[in-house]
Amino acid sequence: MTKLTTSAQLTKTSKAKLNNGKEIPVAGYGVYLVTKETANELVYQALKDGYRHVDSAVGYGNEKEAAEGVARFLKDHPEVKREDIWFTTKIPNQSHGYEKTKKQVEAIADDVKASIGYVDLVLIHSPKSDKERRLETWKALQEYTQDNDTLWIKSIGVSNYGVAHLEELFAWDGYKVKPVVNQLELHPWLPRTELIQYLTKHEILAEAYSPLTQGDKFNDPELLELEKKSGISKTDILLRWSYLQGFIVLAKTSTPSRIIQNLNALPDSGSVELPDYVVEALHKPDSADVITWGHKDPTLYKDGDN
Ligand SMILES: NC(=O)C1=CN([C@@H]2O[C@H](COP(=O)(O)OP(=O)(O)OC[C@H]3O[C@@H](n4cnc5c(N)ncnc54)[C@H](OP(=O)(O)O)[C@@H]3O)[C@@H](O)[C@H]2O)C=CC1
Ligand SMILES: O=C1Nc2ccccc2C1=O
Repeated sequence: MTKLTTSAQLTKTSKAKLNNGKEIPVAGYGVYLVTKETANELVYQALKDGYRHVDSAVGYGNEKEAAEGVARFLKDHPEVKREDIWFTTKIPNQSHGYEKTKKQVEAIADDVKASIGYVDLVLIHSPKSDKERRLETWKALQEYTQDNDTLWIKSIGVSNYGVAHLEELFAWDGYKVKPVVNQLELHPWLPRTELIQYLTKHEILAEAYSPLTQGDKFNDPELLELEKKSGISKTDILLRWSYLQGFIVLAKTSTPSRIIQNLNALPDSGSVELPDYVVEALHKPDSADVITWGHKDPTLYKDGDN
């Protein structure tokens, strides 16, 4: 067996380099299921606690409020600059296609331009339309990566794309800009070993969503045993596992005290570590337990599926 990674030089402020040269903070605060009413305050709190990366989406219905939380934090903390913070949003499936994507980007601009000026990253939320619409969506997004009056999108990427969706993009004659990331459900029960190898080969970073399994595995007997034996909380075990894989890690909580708790999975200095026996126990290369998206793996989506 190849040696598993048990230590990595990562701290709360670490960034990873993308294939376009930009740097993304490795710890992201996700706002799926954060209410419109609380998004501004929770994002403010996350930034106050030290997060510098917010993962949002049109589909979450709180993008405007999340961006306003960023703007309010920046106003109150002039030592932090807009360029120190990373803000991601996503194009919903219903907005795939060239014209629809352009309209969607205009709507995103209406939501966020006044508060944060530009977005760092826009993802295609999932491949769930069809080939023509996926490629047309990419065509429109590529155009916004140039300084743009409607909205400047600094980087573009994909989410829930499988190898087939990426191959389709790479083979397209209009293909100009490489996705910087592929955002995927990733945790020990869904390590997506082959897809991750493919992304590494193509210099596309993997972002891990649902790294805490949305709580689904919190009562897993093996995880509870590891927690007991190591004295490391199950949430720290799961988040550190994800950082050790080299993923950008997106954790969500609507509970204010858990924001700093989750960020504390990373040290202030030095390295993130897990004991050998924890990493070995969580090494499940063949596991394929999809928790989100109705337990139906979106990376395997074929045109015509529902
Ligand atoms: N591209 C895509 O298709 C998807 C993207 N995402 C992104 O990834 C982010 C994270 O994934 P998500 O699916 O939200 O799931 P997570 O794996 O981050 O789990 C969130 C759940 O875990 C609970 N939780 C968080 N921290 C703790 C803690 N320290 N102790 C105990 N419970 C805790 C939360 O409860 P509570 O809030 O009550 O504290 C919530 O129920 C999303 O917010 C979104 O930004 C997620 C899914 C799909
Ligand atoms: O953040 C998300 N959580 C989800 C759960 C199911 C389907 C889509 C999503 C998201 O985009």
